[in-house]
Amino acid sequence: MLPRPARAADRIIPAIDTSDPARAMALAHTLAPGCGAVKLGLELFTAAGPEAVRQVAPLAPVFLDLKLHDIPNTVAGAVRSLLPLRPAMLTLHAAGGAAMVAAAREAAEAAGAARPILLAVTVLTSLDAAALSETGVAGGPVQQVLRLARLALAAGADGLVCSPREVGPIRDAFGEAPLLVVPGVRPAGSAAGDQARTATPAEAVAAGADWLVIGRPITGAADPVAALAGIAAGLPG
Ligand SMILES: O=C(O)c1cc(=O)[nH]c(=O)n1[C@@H]1O[C@H](COP(=O)(O)O)[C@@H](O)[C@H]1O
Repeated sequence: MLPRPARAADRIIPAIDTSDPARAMALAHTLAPGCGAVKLGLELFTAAGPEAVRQVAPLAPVFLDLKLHDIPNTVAGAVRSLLPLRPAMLTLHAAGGAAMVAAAREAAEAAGAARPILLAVTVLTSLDAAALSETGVAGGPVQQVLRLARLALAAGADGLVCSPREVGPIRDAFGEAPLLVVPGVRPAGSAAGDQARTATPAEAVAAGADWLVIGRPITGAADPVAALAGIAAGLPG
C-alpha cells in the first residue's frame, strides 16, 4: 500500500478532472515529480475508460476516485474489475452501508500486499449544513461524518475522505490510525467554487490530514507546476 507521505510535497494529490486523456497525461507528466499521487475521477473515466488510467499509471501512483455506491455484490464486482489497473487508492461512499464496505474490502484483498487503500467518502465537501439537511440528515456535517467514519472503519475501510473541518474531530475520535484524505482545500485567495466546507492547505495539515486533494487551484492556474510547488512550500514540516 502507498505509505503515508514522507515529504510535504507528497501530501498533495492534484485532482486531474478532465475528459481529455491527452490533457490528463500531460498534467500527470508535469505534476508527478512534485506530488505524492494523482487523482483520476469520474470525468476522465466516463469519457476515456480504463485505458486512460493505464496510460497515466506509469507516471505516478493513481488515486482512482469513482465513489462506488451500490449493493454489496455489485461494488465487490467493480472492485475486482478495477484491481488490474493497480490503483493506489479507491473511493466508495460510506453511505452505502457496512455490508457494502466490507464486500469491497474482501474483494480488494485479492490483490494481496498490492491492494489499493480503500477510502470511504463521508459527507461530500460541496454540502453545507442546509444542503445536508435537505437530504434528510439532521445534526450537521461533523456529526454525520463521525457517524459514517465509525461505520466505514469498523467495516474495513483503511481511511476516510472528509473536509478539512472534520479532520480534528476525526483524529479526536479515532486517533492516528485512519488515513485521512482531504479535498475542499483552498489556498488563501483562491475561489471556493462549488466547495462549501473548506480550509487552507496548512490548516488541513495542522489539523491532521495525511493527503490533500487539490484540483482547480492547480490545474486551472496559468502554471500548474508553479502552483503545486507554491502550495507544497507553504505546508508545515
Ligand atoms: O472523493 C473526493 O476526492 C472528493 C470528495 C469530496 O467530498 N469532495 C471533493 O471535492 N472530492 C474531489 O476532490 C476534487 C476537488 O477538486 P477542486 O474543488 O477542484 O479542488 C474533485 O476531483 C472532487 O471530485
